[in-house]
Amino acid sequence: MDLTVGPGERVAVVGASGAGKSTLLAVANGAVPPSSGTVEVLGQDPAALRGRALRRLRARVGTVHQHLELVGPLRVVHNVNAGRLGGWPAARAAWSLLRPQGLPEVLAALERVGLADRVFDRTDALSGGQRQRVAVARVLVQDPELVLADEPASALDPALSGRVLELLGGPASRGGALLAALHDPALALRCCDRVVGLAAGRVVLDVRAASLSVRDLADFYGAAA
Ligand SMILES: Nc1ncnc2c1ncn2[C@@H]1O[C@H](COP(=O)(O)OP(=O)(O)OP(=O)(O)O)[C@@H](O)[C@H]1O
Repeated sequence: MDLTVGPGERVAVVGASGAGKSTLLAVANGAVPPSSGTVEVLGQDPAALRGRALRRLRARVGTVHQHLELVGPLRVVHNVNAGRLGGWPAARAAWSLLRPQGLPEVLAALERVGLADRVFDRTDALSGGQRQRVAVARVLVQDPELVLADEPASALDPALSGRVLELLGGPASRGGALLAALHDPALALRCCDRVVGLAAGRVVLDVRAASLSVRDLADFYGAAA
């Protein structure tokens, strides 16, 4: 795979189940080292970094994981604040579990995803779509330059899906970038500028979103399956 994502781009990664979308995102955020070849994220190779340098890079990359990676028994506020733990001293992070820090920013992020009234609820008391929006709010408080999102709207209705993609595209509009694995062709074309299609771990499509129709993309899913 040879893929470059530039500043300002919102890229939809599409492809059949098992095509390699999650693997691409995991390699891009440094969670999975490449078995061969090189990866550069915001000008740095995550596999070559350790300690503080790695934490500094991770603070600049926000991820919405496919399985969300929230801590169910914790309150929503704590899961949202997890987005910026990398930028806090350990003492502040620990103290925040007793007295949540930075509450105005947490509330603002939750407001943007329509969950401000759930800030002190236990996260595992929320619906699947609400939990997905907590994971998005966590990225919003982090305010990263690069957003990696793995099916960030899979549990949301069409209106909320568009809103969430718009929010995740915010850093791209400020010179960062968005790389989002999406299964919904209409959403991919509506919310992204570029579509990268994967099949069996390879890039088999790389075009401007404006040059595709929803039908073309639906056909691609059929052909790639
Ligand atoms: N931890 C792992 N160890 C070994 N192989 C893996 C691992 N995770 C994924 N794979 C394999 O890599 C391939 C791509 O998986 P990946 O999860 O990236 O696909 P995907 O396009 O995100 O699929 P989906 O849409 O179903 O989430 C699959 O064949 C899968 O079996």
